[in-house]
Amino acid sequence: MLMTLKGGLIVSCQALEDEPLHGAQFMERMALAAKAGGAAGIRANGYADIKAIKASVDLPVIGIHKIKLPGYDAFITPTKQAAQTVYDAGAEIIAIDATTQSRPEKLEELIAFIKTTLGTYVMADVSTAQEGLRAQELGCDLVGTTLSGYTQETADHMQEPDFTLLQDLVSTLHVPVVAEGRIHTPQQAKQALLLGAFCVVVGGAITRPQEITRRFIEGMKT
Ligand SMILES: CC(=O)N[C@H](C=O)[C@@H](O)[C@H](O)[C@H](O)COP(=O)(O)O
Repeated sequence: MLMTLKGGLIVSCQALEDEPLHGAQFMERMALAAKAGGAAGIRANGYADIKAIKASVDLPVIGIHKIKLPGYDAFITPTKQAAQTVYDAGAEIIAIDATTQSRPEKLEELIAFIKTTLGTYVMADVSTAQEGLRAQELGCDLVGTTLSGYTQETADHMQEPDFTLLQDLVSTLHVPVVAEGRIHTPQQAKQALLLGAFCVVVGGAITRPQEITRRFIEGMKT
């Protein structure tokens, strides 16, 4: 199944509670539109969205469950229960925060649970090359640049994709590396593939109209 994603575009269809398009019916439509445009896969958040997408869109899903637990920074599928929810909704790949941020459960236990108990693929969302290496050692099937720019260690208000991290991961790891985060143009997506990315995840530039509008407004300023 992973090979169907090779060289492809995965469209992240996400709208959190405070976003105008929040709701499974909207994310299911976004995913259908992504499929019509040729997407190889979908990334989606939460039981309701994943379930609705799996019911009508015949594409592999990278599922996550974002939860902010008091006292911990890791928020992308940080617990076994969250992973179970993503699995129950039908996602084929479960993505987790695999950074060194504070977490409620040990990373190795979470990965072992997904791989052994659930018996499915794990994608590690990381922010540094060291985190990627550890995730690979712990048995993750894919490593993504997803969290570069979103941890205390890497928060530097980057506007561009982190191609340096992508290259570092590609040159050190043997598992497939996913380019994800702030990829806003087809040219950047192509560049990510040329740099060795296994596939490319694009979210906001396709599925968050408020972000797209904002970028136009910024671009129109004199
Ligand atoms: C940091 C974080 O929470 N990232 C999330 C991970 O699932 C999503 O909100 C992003 O939309 C996704 O990673 C795709 O990135 P972009 O929207 O930049 O193309």
